[in-house]
Amino acid sequence: MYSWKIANKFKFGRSKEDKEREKEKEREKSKDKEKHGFFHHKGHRSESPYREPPRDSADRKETIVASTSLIAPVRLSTDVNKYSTTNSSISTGRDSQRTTGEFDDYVADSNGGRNELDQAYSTGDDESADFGRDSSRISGSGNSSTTQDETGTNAEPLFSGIMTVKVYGGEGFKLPVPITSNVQILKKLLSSGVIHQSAEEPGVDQLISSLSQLKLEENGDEENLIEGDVATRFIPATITLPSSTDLNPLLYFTIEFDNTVASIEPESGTISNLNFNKISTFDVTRKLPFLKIDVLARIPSILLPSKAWQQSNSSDPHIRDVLDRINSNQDIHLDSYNLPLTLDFNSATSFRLYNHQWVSLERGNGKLNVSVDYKPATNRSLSIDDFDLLKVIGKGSFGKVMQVRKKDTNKVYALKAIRKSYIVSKSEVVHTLAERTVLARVDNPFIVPLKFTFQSPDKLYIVLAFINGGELFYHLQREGRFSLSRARFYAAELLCALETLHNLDVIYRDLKPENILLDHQGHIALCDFGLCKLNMKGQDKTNTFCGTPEYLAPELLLGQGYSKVVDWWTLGVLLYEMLTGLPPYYDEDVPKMYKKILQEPLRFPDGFDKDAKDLLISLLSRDPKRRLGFNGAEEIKSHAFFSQLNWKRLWMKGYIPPYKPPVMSSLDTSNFDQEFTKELPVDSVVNDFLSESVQQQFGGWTYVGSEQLGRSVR
Ligand SMILES: Nc1ncnc2c1ncn2[C@@H]1O[C@H](COP(=O)(O)OP(=O)(O)OP(=O)(O)O)[C@@H](O)[C@H]1O
Repeated sequence: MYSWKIANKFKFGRSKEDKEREKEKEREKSKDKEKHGFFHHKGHRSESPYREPPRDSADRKETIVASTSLIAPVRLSTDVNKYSTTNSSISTGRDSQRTTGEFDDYVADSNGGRNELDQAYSTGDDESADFGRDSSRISGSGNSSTTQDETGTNAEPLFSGIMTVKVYGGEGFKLPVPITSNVQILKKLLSSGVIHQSAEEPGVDQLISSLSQLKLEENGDEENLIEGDVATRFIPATITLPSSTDLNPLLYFTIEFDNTVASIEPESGTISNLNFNKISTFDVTRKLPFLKIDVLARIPSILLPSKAWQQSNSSDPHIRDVLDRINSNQDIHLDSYNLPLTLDFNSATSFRLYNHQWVSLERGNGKLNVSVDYKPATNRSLSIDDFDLLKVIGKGSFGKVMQVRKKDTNKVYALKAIRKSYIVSKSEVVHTLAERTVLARVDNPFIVPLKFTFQSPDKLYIVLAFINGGELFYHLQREGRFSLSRARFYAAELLCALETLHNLDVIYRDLKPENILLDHQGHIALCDFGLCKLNMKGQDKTNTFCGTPEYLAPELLLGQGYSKVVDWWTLGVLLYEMLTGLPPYYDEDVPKMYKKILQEPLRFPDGFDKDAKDLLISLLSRDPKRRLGFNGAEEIKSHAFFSQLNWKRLWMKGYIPPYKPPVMSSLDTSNFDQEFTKELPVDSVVNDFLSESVQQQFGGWTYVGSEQLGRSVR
């Protein structure tokens, strides 16, 4: 079984006892803090190795957007204080608007007040130029031949269709740990399951008697156990847990295509001989080399052997990991397989790619019987009516993000609705178009995949894969900080995402826990590309003052012009925040924080890991030329902090994430803030008047299938 090796090898993560001790210390310290009336948010830098950030939704870091290019550089003695007047607008909660325009004191309007829309097609090194150069080639419609796009120019061929995966049955699966042989427990659970296919199948009593005839393993404590591979021949694939009335699959599959996940649960059978008979359809909007199949076990802790057995076996890191996951209600990843997809997108007719094929999983943990069909799309234009609106899952500066279900394929997506008049009034058209352009071009396992974009006269819509493990912010908020191995895993996946963007000449500019989502397995999916700067080759510099206060790089604050290297600064800030609970120069008072970013020495809690410290010092170098990553992502990847990582394997999502978010199904929104999910999901009706020329700016918006990936995104 794959596992996150580094964690096991170096045991960087803290033990439960350590955590308990630390919690106790923290409790003492916070009593102390209350007594002395200080919290770290007040800028106090505690000597304690760990600071407990009192996060809640209101602590979300807000993005600053300044859409003009020049800023007055910060002169420390005086100008830093100027920021105090904008302080409140920067640090308000998530519902507050972006701060475009609120920085006017510090942002010199290089465009002489011209409306940004007027310049959307101009050239030159300003934000507006990005979309102008790109707009002629960002859209199209039609199926497999060269077509005309909305602006009338020739577009590259587009490919899209629907792929249907049928899973009939599975054989040879095992449980990863022995289970209890307690007859009472087994009888209760076995009788609650669905096992019968026909009248000839054995009944529960017969199963129990078969179990009792098994040669049960005896350990030192003379506890009888049933080995995982033996148990599976008798245990139903789905059972009802004591605390529930629902059927719970003990084993299930996920089929993942382009970050859209279908969960395939057994219909009947035993774990070693399963019947699925399930069909799942996927919207195909880009060419991907394979379909990822994962098999997971969801074992209730009631089935585990006694605590004594668990303790005596916990020296085996594999068993310990499995037991830890079961005891904390996490699913266990058993095996996976990448099913190659040689889809002929040019085909005008449907075809079958696999026909009742037995597919053996990678590490020999059983096999599955599947068929795969592909049907080219016929109806290519989408509207909001093609979706059922299910839940509100988030709010950005420009509108709601909703969980939706596409009516024809039943696939669940995230839909971002943006009101055109609003982004026009905020001069945010260019950033919004840049977001769509980057998403349409980028292809990286750690970046949220774009599925479709479409528009109505009043709104722009972006349909993305629904990433349902919640924001990294949400998890960091709950846990305070992450273990070293967990922070390393997220940093490594993000490094790959940023590297891909840089290779496409894009600066991301807004890395922060609020913009990072976890998928159902716990892998990273970077979202929110609204601040991307396109067409930044090599060491090209730009000047726009934007980002998030806590994450702003010194060269950006100083108005010296900045390049891609700012993203490596933000990676350093993020890694520091994941390991300690707060960004390195955090201060509730924004001007003070800026001053600290520019001047204060970087401090580490006692006992901080040596390699992590060395990497952070290199990433948080105030001189961009001396910052690690100045010569490309490769030099960060080669740092000792990542020495145990196989980057190819990481890229293939080959490491099991250190934490799997509790996700029950593709519909599950439990990892999202109730503040949003309790809202009624409606696409509000607006009747804004937008002139013909304004509407034309959105001419290249629609996306229904993959666009050619160029060397760079422009
Ligand atoms: N693909 C997705 N799957 C699940 N949730 C998502 C997805 N995309 C966005 N969200 C949720 O919606 C929130 C807002 O989305 P996003 O950050 O893209 O909006 P925005 O308007 O660009 O926000 P901001 O004001 O931060 O720039 C995210 O923080 C996230 O919680």
